[in-house]
Amino acid sequence: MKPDLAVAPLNSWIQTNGKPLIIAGPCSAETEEQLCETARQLAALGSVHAIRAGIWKPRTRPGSFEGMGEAALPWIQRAKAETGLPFAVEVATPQHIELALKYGVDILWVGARTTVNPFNVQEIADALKGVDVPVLIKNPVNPDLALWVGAFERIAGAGITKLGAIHRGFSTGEASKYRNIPMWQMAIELRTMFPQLPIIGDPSHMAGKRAYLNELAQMAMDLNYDGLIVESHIDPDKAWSDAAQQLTPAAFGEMLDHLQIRQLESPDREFQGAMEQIRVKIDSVDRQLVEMLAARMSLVEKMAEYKRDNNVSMFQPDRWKEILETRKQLGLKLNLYPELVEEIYKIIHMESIRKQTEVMNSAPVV
Ligand SMILES: O=C(O)C(=O)C[C@]1(C(=O)O)C=C[C@@H](O)C=C1
Repeated sequence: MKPDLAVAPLNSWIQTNGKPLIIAGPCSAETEEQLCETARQLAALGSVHAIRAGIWKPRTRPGSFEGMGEAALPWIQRAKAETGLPFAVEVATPQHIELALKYGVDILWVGARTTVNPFNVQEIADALKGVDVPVLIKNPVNPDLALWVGAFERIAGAGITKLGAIHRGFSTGEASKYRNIPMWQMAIELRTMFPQLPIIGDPSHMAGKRAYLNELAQMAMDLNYDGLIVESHIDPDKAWSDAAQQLTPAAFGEMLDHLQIRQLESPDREFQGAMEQIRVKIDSVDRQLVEMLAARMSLVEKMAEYKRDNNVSMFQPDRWKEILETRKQLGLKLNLYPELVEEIYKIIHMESIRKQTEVMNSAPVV
């Protein structure tokens, strides 16, 4: 099935004057004062387009603060009236949707722990039938692109076109300085699949710590994301949830001021000419790369025929070790990142074994 989504452009539902969409606000709405004051300070920055606040919080273990629920919805109405900014809230059940819409929440988002469950996403989609509201879908907790795409297809199937993706990083079990590993490649694949789908970076949930917010937000901008969603709290250290990753509205404003926003293209003719020349050279080098790969594979195929006829196994640990070491050393001398060479060779080696298995399990040509 060829994936396709009917997506309304971002500027059909929120005005950002060509700038990245900025959504900011507390992880959780805790008290009326905390929410309204945070919203006021964020609105005063002049660069925030919408406020976020969690009121239903899916927590890993019971006993943690699970959000203020419906009680916080009138606070949102007040904060909206005071700031004139639209509000975004996470919804995980049909009741959440009903309540959020009843109190005038403008943007809904589906959380990472909901996106993982197709039954749950379908229930949300069914509750959204006939409703015209923007829906942002966070990536699933685990790095499964199909699950993320499936959630878009389900919500789009309900007739929602004001769609956007929130990239909040992935929980893989791998050690990392980040709370959730970005795996930027996943968002690049999503963008390649659905070029029209806005992607919003969530550096807060990737980082887990204030100190990493800048670098992650900058990376999202460098990859042409359409916006950012960032957790901000008037008194972050006293926040009832996600204290380590929230920052004050003032610190957030400073972070935004320092972000480099790059454009996808430049109208400068000289620049365009220089790019074109280098791209022609890259095309030629890439052609050679692919031809080299094909040449290597045909040598491997020849070798596999000898191995088959002499009953020798495809995996040769000592030779593999030597290949990996010598190629890494060569890469290092040529200024290549050693892990790049290692990763590429791991893929080549696996493909070599796959090819040899194919040949060795085929009958010899007589
Ligand atoms: O040298 C071999 O025996 C091979 O099978 C080739 C090759 C390779 O692709 O370079 C593949 C598998 C082995 O583990 C080591 C090396």
